[in-house]
Amino acid sequence: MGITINIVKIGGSVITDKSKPFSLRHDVIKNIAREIGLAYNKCKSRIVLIHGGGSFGHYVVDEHGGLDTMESILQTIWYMRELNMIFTDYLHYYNIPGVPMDTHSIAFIDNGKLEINIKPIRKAINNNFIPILYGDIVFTDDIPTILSGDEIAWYLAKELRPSRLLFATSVRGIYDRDPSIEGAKLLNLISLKEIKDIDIGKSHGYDVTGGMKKKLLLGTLYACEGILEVIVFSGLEKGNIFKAICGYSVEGTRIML
Ligand SMILES: Nc1ncnc2c1ncn2[C@@H]1O[C@H](COP(=O)(O)OP(=O)(O)OP(=O)(O)O)[C@@H](O)[C@H]1O
Ligand SMILES: C=C(C)CCOP(=O)(O)O
Repeated sequence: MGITINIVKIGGSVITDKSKPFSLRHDVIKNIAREIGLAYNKCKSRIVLIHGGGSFGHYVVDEHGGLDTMESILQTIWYMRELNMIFTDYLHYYNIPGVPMDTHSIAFIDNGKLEINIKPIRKAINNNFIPILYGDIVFTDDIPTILSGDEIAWYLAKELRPSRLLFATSVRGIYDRDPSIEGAKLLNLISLKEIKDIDIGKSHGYDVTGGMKKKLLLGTLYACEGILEVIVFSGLEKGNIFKAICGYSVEGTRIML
């Protein structure tokens, strides 16, 4: 097996309970860290991790009613760093060389266009480290704004051309309607073009970045040739993260670009 690059966005809905402020799912994070370690060691995979805001970032922004004050910005940054350090600690517990990279220090939005300093990320993965970025507040040429982990994942996919772009979330994939509605069916395969026609509901719990719909629509902005697979799958289901990174079959939705 040759060396592959996997970009993995771990949803905030996986590592926290988005309906309760600051509620970590310790067992889930521990298991994810263990599976990332297994995949890193067994499958010769270079990995970039991004995690979402869950009931840390989303809750803090929601509680402040937006980002109109310095305090709201500082607190969101502080709590996202806290979540990132907790996540990183679990990786280190399994001897995984995860390097926390504060998104707000390497990203900027200029005239609506995202720029991420890709050099430290590229250098880190080439030296077998695992960069860990996260959805965050970023500075712009105007006022600071929220940058979702989903957008970071798509942006990095465009830059790094990974073998796989993986979205681990709290449901089994993309459904033809909100999965909490009876009769919702899991879609095995959809194209980016079809996404606008799917009835995608809201996130359950605190969410200030547009949930599943936005995650997918961002793909139309960034998708490009060279990404072999994009999969949305459950990060709560044991074994999935390992299988997805190693290229084994995993239940979920494959997105055609
Ligand atoms: N048609 C749909 N298919 C799949 N999920 C859907 C759909 N409609 C609504 N959802 C909801 O989307 C949520 C997952 O999106 P969300 O953006 O909250 O996840 P995340 O990326 O894991 O979280 P975060 O933004 O904190 O990183 C689930 O709670 C799910 O119930
Ligand atoms: C709410 C903040 C600060 C980050 C949002 O990132 P996401 O959960 O990936 O959408």
